[in-house]
Amino acid sequence: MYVRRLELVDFRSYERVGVDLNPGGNVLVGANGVGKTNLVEALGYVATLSSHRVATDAPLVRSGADAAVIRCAIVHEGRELLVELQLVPGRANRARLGRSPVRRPRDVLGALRLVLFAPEDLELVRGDPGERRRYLDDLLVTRLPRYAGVRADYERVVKQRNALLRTAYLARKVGRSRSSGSRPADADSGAPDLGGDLSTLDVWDTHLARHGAELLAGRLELVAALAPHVAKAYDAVAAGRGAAGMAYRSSLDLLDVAPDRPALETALARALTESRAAEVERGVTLVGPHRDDLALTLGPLPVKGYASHGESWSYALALRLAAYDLLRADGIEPVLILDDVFAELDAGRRERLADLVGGASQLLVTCAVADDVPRALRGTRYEVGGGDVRSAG
Ligand SMILES: Nc1ncnc2c1ncn2[C@@H]1O[C@H](COP(=O)(O)OP(=O)(O)OP(=O)(O)O)[C@@H](O)[C@H]1O
Repeated sequence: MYVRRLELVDFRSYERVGVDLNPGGNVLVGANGVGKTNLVEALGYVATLSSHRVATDAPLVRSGADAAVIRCAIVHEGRELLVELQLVPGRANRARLGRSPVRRPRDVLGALRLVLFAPEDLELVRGDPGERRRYLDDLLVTRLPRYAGVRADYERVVKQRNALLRTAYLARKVGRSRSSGSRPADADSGAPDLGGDLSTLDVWDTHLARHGAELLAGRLELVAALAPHVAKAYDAVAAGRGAAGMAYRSSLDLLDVAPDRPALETALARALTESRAAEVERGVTLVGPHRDDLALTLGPLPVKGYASHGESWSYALALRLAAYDLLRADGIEPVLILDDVFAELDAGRRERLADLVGGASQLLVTCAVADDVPRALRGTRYEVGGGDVRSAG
């Protein structure tokens, strides 16, 4: 798979730009701040419907413009597919696949399989669990686009369940449930007085257990497939200095639970029942995949809080290379993007990385100094600057 052309209208710093890309190596060169990352961010957005740099769409729309458009032509197995996205902050995005509009933007997921490695990825190992969950879920959706719906359903249920718990929590706090003079529903049962109107909580528990189990099963399967690739990629990047381990850390006790959907649904439903009092007490959902994490280790030690800067950087790179290897093993070569990576690496690591990614069906590299990129990866060179991109051969 490769991107043959990218066009942007009012995206980030670009009023209007178009660039023809090649299979194999493409190196985007330009001074700091000229818009190199903006180009690859747009491609990342087509692949995941999110930016690797910001959580909302507003910064992606050129300052002063109302909407941004990303258009790209993707070639896979000799056929070309056009994808177009229109981003309007505060409103639902619109998308076209081929020449036709699609019902939901997420219907374009899977059209572009892409792995992007950028300096922000240091947060994968140093940042909050949310960064690692996003890494997993984005990869899950790239491999199996139907998980976009599972993820959206789960997030909606957690949001609504949290809103219910929060309202009840606040009602209890101001003593509304007591001052109304009504007897708590379970006053005779000896159960704790939970306060507020939680009558629909059981229904939300059922939804949460169902969608949560599906997401959890997907993640567990993914981590089992991915972990050997992470170990291998770290070994290659760091030249054998340290064994990288990865394990899924769930907010439920998964010991003795089979990693299949029905068993996980039962376990999640049970965990919700057990944590009901604590959740009502705190006004938030305490168990489920939205509370989970990936445990990343180097030898016997956790990476977070222990690994050096260089080790953390290599680990983050290994996570992306592992994703790339796994997608390749599925049978479709993804596009690989290395954004501003080589300036961070010493000569040995640069060459090792070049060996690892040299055979990519399409590689996009951004850099401020072309000499930082190993010769083997240079391919076509593009000069980025003045709001434009020019092929320099
Ligand atoms: N919504 C926006 N509207 C207008 N300009 C924007 C917008 N978002 C970002 N920019 C501009 O884009 C530029 C940054 O572009 P980008 O991050 O692609 O730079 P870069 O070439 O990758 O730089 P570096 O080499 O420093 O990483 C900044 O000058 C920033 O002001």
